[in-house]
Amino acid sequence: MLLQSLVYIAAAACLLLVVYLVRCHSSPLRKVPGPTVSLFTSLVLKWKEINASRTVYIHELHNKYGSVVRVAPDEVSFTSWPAVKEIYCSGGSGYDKSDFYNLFRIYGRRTMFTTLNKADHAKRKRILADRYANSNVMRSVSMDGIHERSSAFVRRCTSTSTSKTSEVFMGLSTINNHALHAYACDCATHHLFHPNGSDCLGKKEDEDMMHQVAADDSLQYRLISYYSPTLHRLFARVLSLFVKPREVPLADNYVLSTSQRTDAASFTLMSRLEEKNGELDSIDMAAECLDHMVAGIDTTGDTLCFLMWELSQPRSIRYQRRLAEELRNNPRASIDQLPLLDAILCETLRCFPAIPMSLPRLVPQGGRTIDDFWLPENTIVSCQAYSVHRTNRDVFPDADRFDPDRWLAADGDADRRRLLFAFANGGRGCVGKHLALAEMKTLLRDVYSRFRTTPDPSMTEESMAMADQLISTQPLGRRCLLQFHPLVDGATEGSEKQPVGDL
Ligand code: HEM
Repeated sequence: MLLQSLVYIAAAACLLLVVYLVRCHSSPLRKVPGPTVSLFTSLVLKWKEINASRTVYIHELHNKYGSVVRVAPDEVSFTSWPAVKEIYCSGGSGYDKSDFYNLFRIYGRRTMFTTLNKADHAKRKRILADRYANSNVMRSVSMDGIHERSSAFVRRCTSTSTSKTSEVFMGLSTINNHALHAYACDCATHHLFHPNGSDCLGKKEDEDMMHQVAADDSLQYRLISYYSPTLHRLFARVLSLFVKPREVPLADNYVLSTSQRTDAASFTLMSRLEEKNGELDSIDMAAECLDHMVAGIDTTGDTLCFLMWELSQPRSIRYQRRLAEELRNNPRASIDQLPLLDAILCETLRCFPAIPMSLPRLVPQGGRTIDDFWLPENTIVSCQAYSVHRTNRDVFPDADRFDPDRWLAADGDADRRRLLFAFANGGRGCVGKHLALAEMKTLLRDVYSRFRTTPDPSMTEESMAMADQLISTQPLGRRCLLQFHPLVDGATEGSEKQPVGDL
């Protein structure tokens, strides 16, 4: 009897397996190039995700199979401009986001970033977008705050410490912390809450708050909750012993209390939210502010970190010299009038995009043809900046080389700029782009007009490889030590003062 039951169960299992295999094999995605295993299971992709190597894995697949690759039975990755345009720009803001973005809900609410469909997103964006317009970011009251924070960062260069090495990645909670992430947090909260922005560069409690947000190592925990909610619910306690849940109580306190205040300056996001308090309740406002604060820390901090690391390498030192020269020759120019500074930043965003991974979207009702492949509705489609920037070799020849000069050539400028996907593209691209550019250019001008940077001898190339987090990257070794050598007044090459301190 028992044997008979087992035979029935085995037969049923075999039948189900055959049905599953036949279904996979007759899927429209069978025509899309990709590894055979991806037609039948997403396990390989999930394994790579959990091990923080999804981006590199997909990039290798693009190198092998071309600009369209099936990465799972219901998921395809693209790299061409027509695909970017279709997925992210069609109808203004492209296809709806996939439920991957549910992972980022805050206080149980959807923010502009986590709204899935176009209509909800457009409604929220209409409220918020004007505070991120370039004209608002460039107002003197906004820029004064960025200058102040950049000066605070650079003042450390002239401190009297005997060490000349500085931790520019996240920094340690010591007096010698000069982290770029602290700068990014102070700038973002200035734009959100002035005069109630954070002072991570000056106050330990603010810096601790920033660390909580920036040191997000909850990748595995959150992926398990996304892929297997039941397993996650049943074993949450046990799981948390092995993989960390995301908890940011200090940031919650800061944002919840600051967003209650009513004295925010007129250029800030908070002042806009106050104007619209009939449309958003206090939790919505706090969730939106926390989201923007989080979005503005790792992204800007990591971009600056990879940029300063690259400029400090012997292979790129000539760009550092030319940048110092450009800054010396144009002391009064606005940050938008410095072509080499812009080129170096664009090339950094190309080579080290802070969000290098896929931005998943869903094929709309009725299915769509993308890059000549017809895909049924609800197929997950995406582009990842890392591959868009490296595989379009007609637009970016010698794509693995850091070469800011490519951005100075008039020829092909429009093609390069539209394929620069670091801030994404279309109506759901980064709303904080102008703010981020202003922050980064201001700090770079302040540093490289006065200092030369070199890598600390303890650093290795491997430790600066890009590692995936949930939606952003960071140096694999999670540290970046650079040495700062003050330049003699106006000097750019060879001549420099003895170091007077660390940054
Ligand atoms: C170098 C710096 C930055 C980079 C590379 C960057 C990149 C991106 C990317 C790729 C997206 C699209 C994400 C997706 O579709 O899943 C995005 C969205 C967003 N970013 Fe940024 N970002 C940066 C800085 C900032 C800053 C400083 C802020 C605000 C303080 C900010 C706020 C946002 C918000 C609110 C969204 C959601 C926009 C929407 O859905 O309409 N970002 N960013």
